[in-house]
This record gives sequence, C-alpha cells and structure tokens, in this order.
Amino acid sequence: MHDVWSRLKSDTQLAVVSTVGVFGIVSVTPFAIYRMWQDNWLVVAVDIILLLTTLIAVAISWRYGSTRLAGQILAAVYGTAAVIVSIHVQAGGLFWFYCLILFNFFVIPPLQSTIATLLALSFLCIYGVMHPGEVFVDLQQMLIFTATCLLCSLFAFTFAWRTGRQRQRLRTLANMDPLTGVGNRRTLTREMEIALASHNRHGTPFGLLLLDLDNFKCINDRQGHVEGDRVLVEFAQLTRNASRRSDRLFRLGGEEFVLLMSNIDQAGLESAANSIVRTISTHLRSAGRPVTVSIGGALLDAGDDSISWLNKADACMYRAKHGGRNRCVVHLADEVSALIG
Ligand SMILES: Nc1nc2c(ncn2[C@@H]2O[C@H](COP(=O)(O)OP(=O)(O)OP(=O)(O)O)[C@@H](O)[C@H]2O)c(=O)[nH]1
Repeated sequence: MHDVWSRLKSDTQLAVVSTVGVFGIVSVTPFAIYRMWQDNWLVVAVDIILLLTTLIAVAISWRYGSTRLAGQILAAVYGTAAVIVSIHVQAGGLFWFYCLILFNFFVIPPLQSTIATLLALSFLCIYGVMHPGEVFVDLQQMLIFTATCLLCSLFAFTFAWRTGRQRQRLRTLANMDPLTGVGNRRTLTREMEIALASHNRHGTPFGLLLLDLDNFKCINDRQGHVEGDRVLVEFAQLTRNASRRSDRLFRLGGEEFVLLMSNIDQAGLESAANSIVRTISTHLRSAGRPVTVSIGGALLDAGDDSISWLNKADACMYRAKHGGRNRCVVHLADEVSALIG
C-alpha cells in the first residue's frame, strides 16, 4: 500500500490516469445499469467496452508505466463512445461531449486533446447534417452546440497549456542550480542511484570527479560575491566544454561540483580530470590572476553505494588540496595515484 501511495505521489500522470479511471468507472456503471433497464443494449455494450477499456488502460499504466499510451487509449475509446451515445441517445447524449472535452485534456497532451475533440465533433456534425433531426433538432442547435464545444475546448487548452508550462518550470527549478544552470544536489543523488542500479544490473562502468575551486573564499573577500558568482558560472561552462557530451555536471554546493561519467575506465577518468585542471588554470581568471581547481576522482566499484563512492572521491580531493592544489588525485582499488595537473 505504501508502494502504491509513493508511486502516485511521484508520478503525476499515473495519478491522473488512475483518478479519471476511477471517476470513469464510478460515473459509467450507473448509466450502464440504467440502459439495461431501458433495454438499450447498444449503449449497454458501449458502456461495458468503456469500463473494460478503462480497467485495461489503468492496468497498462501501473504495470508498464506507459501513462501516455493509456491516456491515448482512453481518449480514443471515450471519444468514440461519446459519438455513438450522442447518436443513439439523441439530445441527452450530447451533454457527454462536455465531459469528453475536459476528460481529454486530463489524459493526453493539450494539442492531441484538441485534435481528438475536433475529430469527434466533426464526425458528429457530419453525421448530424447527413441525418437531419436524428442528432440535432435543427441546424441552429447544431451550430450552438459546436460553438459551445469549441469555446470549452479553447478554455481547456489554454488552462492545460499554462499548467503544463508551470509544471515544467517547477521541475526545472527543483532540479537545477539557479546560478550555474547545472544539475543540483538533488538531481545528482537521483543520477547516482540510477548509475548504481545500471552498474549492478548491466555492469556499466561509472566514474565521478569531485571538483573544488581553490581559495575561492579569497576571490569573494577581495573581489566581492558578484565576481565570485561570475567565476562559478564560468567555471561550470569551461568544465562542461572540457568534458564529453554524455558527462553530467552537478553543483554539490558552494564551490564544489561533481562530474558524473558513464562508460569510463581508470585511464579515462585520470585523463578527463587532468584536462579539466589544465583548462581551468589556463582559461579561468579573476582580477587578472588564474583561478585553479583541485579534483578527486573515483570509479564506481562493486559493493559501493552512493555515499562510499562520493567519499572515495572526497578523500582524493583533500589529498589534492594538501598536495598543493591545482591538481587531481584519482582513487585506485588498492592505492591512490597522484597526478600533477
Ligand atoms: N560568490 C559565491 N560564493 C559562495 C557561494 N557559495 C559558497 N560561497 C563561498 O565559497 C567560499 C568557500 O570557502 P572555503 O570553503 O574556505 O574554500 P576555499 O576558499 O575555496 O578554500 P579551499 O577549498 O581550501 O581551496 C565561502 O566564502 C562561501 O561563502 C555562491 O553561491 N556564490
């Protein structure tokens, strides 16, 4: 039960599909029973298909995590059902269209949702024009119905689009360091857990570098925090430029950064660290003086967890500081190798 709750809390789309699934079942079931009582077996069949599809879509999203596919199945089936019910229940059935418009915006992205609604609406209007008096009382009713559906769709689109953008912005704020634009500590923790899982399952080699700017306090004290911030931003840019596209840079806090690398061996880690030490001492300047970095590196070994992995790199970084700064030290299985940058 705890697992179900934590998945619902961490996966918004899963929570949405599950909620609309429960609402769908709760709202369709009484109508299916009512139509049975009325002997309207076509609509009963549609309702039963709706209930089964809802259960299948919710099961797909829980079992395989395919919430997008589940949403598309739900939108397609509920759209088709709304058209069939509108034709066979006449005027009363048309009201379901308004639920469909909102429903689509919950389960699929805004553009897909608008297209799905327009398709269902167009089909209904074409059928209505070809069979006068069957779906709409007259042309005026059809036009009013179409206009109100389009308006609802427009409002829902605007709301869903804005909400999506806000959610995206919040996600960025939660995962990114606002000063340097690299991943923050929280993202690093998640990425390290993913690396550990991939290493344990597939044996993928990983390494990390812990980078700490040298005497950064002096820059702040002499040149002020604005200059300190500029140095941090430029340091992040230079480090990213000096590393591979697949390497990921994170700010651990203050003037400490972590570079996470996949598919790397001891020699690769040493060479990457040396290259960054050289790039920074050559290109990073503050008040005309070179700024340098000390780096500790460690490969992910069998039996490591994220804390022991980071601790190995941290111990090496302190060795680099005590060895005179502007250098890197990379952890070996049985020894520590010092490399002058
Ligand atoms: N400008 C700026 N300074 C920061 C930020 N975060 C932390 N600092 C400063 O970074 C400095 C870190 O100082 P220390 O931990 O003594 O490290 P250091 O001076 O680089 O010394 P070593 O690491 O031993 O070479 C402190 O003065 C913090 O105030 C930030 O976001 N912007």
